[in-house]
Amino acid sequence: MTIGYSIEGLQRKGWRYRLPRLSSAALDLLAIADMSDDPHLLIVWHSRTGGAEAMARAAKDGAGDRARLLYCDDAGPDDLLRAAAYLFVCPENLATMSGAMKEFFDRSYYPVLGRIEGRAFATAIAAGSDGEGATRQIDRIAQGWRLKRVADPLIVNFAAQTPEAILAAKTLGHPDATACCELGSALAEGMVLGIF
Ligand SMILES: Cc1cc2nc3c(=O)[nH]c(=O)nc-3n(C[C@H](O)[C@H](O)[C@H](O)COP(=O)(O)O)c2cc1C
Repeated sequence: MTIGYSIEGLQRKGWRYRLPRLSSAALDLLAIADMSDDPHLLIVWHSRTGGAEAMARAAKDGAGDRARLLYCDDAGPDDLLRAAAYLFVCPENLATMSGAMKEFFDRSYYPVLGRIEGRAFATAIAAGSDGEGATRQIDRIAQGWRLKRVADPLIVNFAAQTPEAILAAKTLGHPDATACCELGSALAEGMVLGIF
């Protein structure tokens, strides 16, 4: 994927071009603005303290330009319709997926119902100790959409159980980053080869 100018370059020169500093999610949106409608993996993510974001970015690294990475607030029905496969990445909060991620599903569920049946999906959940509740919840939504789970649920346990640990910024360790990267790569590969 190419874009006609370097976003980072423009940001560095922001004072001259009077550009605001762009958030990483805004940069993701700009970077995909010219992406074709070729079959691609859509990675939708939410994160509060950085764990799930790092997981989603590692998965995107594995999938390369066969994937679009979208923050949940920026993703919706049109993005789901354009994609061939999905990876949903978010934290588990209070035994369910995080509220912002749920809002993405609430907003998108009926507009795409019956229109994405049979497409492949997988999940990657950032957890403090569990992660099963969020996984189950997304599975039930995916079942309603008649999606096909093509990879075992990935749960990264950040071992955050005290208020201090839960509120702290998260760092994705090497083995977990590799697992997320391999998941992204496998999903993109399976999609391109038509295995799913
Ligand atoms: C309000 C709240 C509720 C949480 N509830 C759970 C939970 O039910 N199960 C769990 O495993 N972790 C729980 N956690 C811990 C988060 O899942 C964990 O910190 C995760 O790494 C956060 O991901 P993030 O860094 O992408 O925001 C909770 C965290 C918060 C802030």
